[in-house]
Amino acid sequence: MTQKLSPIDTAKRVAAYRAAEMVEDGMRVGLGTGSTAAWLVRRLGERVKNEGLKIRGVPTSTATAQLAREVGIEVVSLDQAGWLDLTIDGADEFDGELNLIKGGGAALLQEKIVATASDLMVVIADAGKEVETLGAFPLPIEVIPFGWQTTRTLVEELLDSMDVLGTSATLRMNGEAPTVTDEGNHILDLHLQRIGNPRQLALALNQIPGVVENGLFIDICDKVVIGFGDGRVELRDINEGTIQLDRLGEGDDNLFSDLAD
Ligand SMILES: O=C(CO)[C@H](O)[C@H](O)COP(=O)(O)O
Repeated sequence: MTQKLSPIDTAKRVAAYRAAEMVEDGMRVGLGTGSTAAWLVRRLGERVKNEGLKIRGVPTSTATAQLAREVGIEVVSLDQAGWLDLTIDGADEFDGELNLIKGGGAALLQEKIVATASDLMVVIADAGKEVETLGAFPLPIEVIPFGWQTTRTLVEELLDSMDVLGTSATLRMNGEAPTVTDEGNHILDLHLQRIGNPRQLALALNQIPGVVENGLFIDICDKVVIGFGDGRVELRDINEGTIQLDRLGEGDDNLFSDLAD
């Protein structure tokens, strides 16, 4: 018996399934990290198994690498792939210009490297991730462990001079210990509430020596596939500037037998 999904999981799943249809035979595909991206990876695994789809996947975290292998996707490193046709990943927030906050799953560094090395970056997200102005979700930045408290002071001083509402930075914890990323670094979450100029902030943060990368993805994302709790899917495309409304797979038992009403 299949388990009924919550509206939010339904939304994540339909977005991921629609984006999975963009993947074609022979593609080198960047595989994102997080719960929405996990739906994508599992769906691509089904396509590999059922349709004989041949792809090479470049995961953006050890967690995604493990899942991709489990579902039968050929996993290669970014350097083995060289360049990617497409990357599909989740996001924590996206705005009207398809700028993003990412890093809720602490994988922002590999995610940004992989997305930047792709012809096309497609974000998959539930509708609740859309915002007018970025910043309600705390902005993650990856910092090296050496001197991280000094780095935090420098970051907070910078934030004082920027067009943001909040200025506090907290060290992300994993139980009693600081979170350690796949690259062996820590994450600071910046509680900004509202980011007036994301482009300027992204550039300024990366000028601080202890900051490895920040979770603002500016001019990187090309399309967002937005899923809704009732199974609707909407596509935003920055290049064409058009909004397409699309209902995915009604009547397809394979896709929808366990979706929420
Ligand atoms: O940036 C990310 C991981 O670093 C994720 O894509 C982001 O946190 C969204 O996660 P989810 O799909 O679980 O809501």
